[in-house]
Amino acid sequence: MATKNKLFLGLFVHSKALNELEYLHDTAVGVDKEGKITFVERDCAEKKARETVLPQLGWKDAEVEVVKAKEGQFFFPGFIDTHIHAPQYPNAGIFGNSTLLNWLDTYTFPLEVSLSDLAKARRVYTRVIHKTLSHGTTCAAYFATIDVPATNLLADLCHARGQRALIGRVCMDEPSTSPANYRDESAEASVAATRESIAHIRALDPTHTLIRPIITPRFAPTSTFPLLVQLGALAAETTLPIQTHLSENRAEIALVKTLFPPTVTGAADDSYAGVYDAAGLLTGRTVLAHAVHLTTGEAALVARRGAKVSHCPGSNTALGSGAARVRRLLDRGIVCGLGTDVSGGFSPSVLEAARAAVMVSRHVVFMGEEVAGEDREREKLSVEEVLFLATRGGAEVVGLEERVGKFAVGMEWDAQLVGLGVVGEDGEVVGDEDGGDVDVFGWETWPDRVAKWVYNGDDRNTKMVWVKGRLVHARK
Ligand SMILES: O=c1[nH]c(=O)c2nc[nH]c2[nH]1
Ligand SMILES: [Zn+2]
Repeated sequence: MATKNKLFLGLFVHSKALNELEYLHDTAVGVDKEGKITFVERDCAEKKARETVLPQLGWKDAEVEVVKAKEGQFFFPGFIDTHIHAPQYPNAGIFGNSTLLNWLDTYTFPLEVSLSDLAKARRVYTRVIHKTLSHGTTCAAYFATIDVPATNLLADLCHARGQRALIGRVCMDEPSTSPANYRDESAEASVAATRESIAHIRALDPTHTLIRPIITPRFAPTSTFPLLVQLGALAAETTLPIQTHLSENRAEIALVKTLFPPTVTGAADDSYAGVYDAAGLLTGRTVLAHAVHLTTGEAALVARRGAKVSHCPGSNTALGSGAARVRRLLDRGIVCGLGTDVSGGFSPSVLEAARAAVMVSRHVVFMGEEVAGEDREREKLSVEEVLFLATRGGAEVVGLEERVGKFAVGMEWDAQLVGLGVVGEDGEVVGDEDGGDVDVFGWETWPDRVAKWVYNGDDRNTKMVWVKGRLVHARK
């Protein structure tokens, strides 16, 4: 909870539309004690804000905290990581030449099972929350583990630290794919454990101001069909969101076909998306990570159900899963956001995911068969588009588009102050600001500066971060 009314002054940049950033220069934004934006005044310097806007609101000047963006700095909406595995953080960068299925067995399940040690879980979760906040992630959709106390601890730590989060207790009960020491005893036991975690989070944050539970079947291959069906029913009963993985890797897709023939699911075909749909898991509140190899029919089904996609380009490249054709999804009206997918992805930074999304979209152009009449150039994603995915797209993916993702009256102040290095006449960076690899000479337009940030920026540029008006990170 923010304690004071706040006045933010300077340049604000946010997404106006998928391919358009809006630059609000010399603007004043007021944020009340609840962390809500109460006014956005353009062409409003500090004097005018203090003399005219604050009195209208009944805010006493001396009681207002003022934060000014300096030269080379701008406010930007906080990033939303729509897919990240908190317990896998210690493995970031450790994946060798593995691909999804042997990566899970070799690296991932052993680490996740070890986090039932709550001291270890606390250490890992404290660090991943700190790290993601320091990269400007104000909201994350976390997969935890199957362990209820450790999952609840992740929720407690996010709440205490002030990071907005969706927390999912991982469900997996299929004996042929889940390790004996890391699986639910039955579908019923899995649902009961999920209910326990939901109850904990409801007690922690009854109005879901910051933290909300999310129903989390790991993915079809580690689930029995009864588990998927029961989780679908739980989602319908509770109206909670759902997160899972879909169509990440070709071997995974083949496995789904053998585990879930239409005789098991009652579906019309053996498509992967069809399995989730048959279980009631494809809804407008569902976050599907990856969706790399969707058939045209599956993409149409996902679009019809209004399910959302978390695009994880870093992970898809690292694990050799493939290159998602995001433009195809966007063209169908499927809402997309970005996921770091730590530790399939090696970086906890959404800015890095945005950069990877640009690069992967170029690889999509180089790859594949030329199809007559198809304009492959359209597959390229622009800087503006990936920043939309990182903020407003992500907000819609996790169902928070009415609360975060842009600067407007009534929205909540989830934001980051970005600072770029300003190079002075002597060739040195002005002042004590560390702009990292982003050097601005002063002749660049603001769109060019933002592009420099997207291609060369990192956490050295993330100067301050707020969630719901509360300062949750300040770079030393
Ligand atoms: O990227 C991924 N990370 C995981 O932990 C996982 N589990 C199933 N499928 C997965 N994909
Ligand atoms: Zn994942």
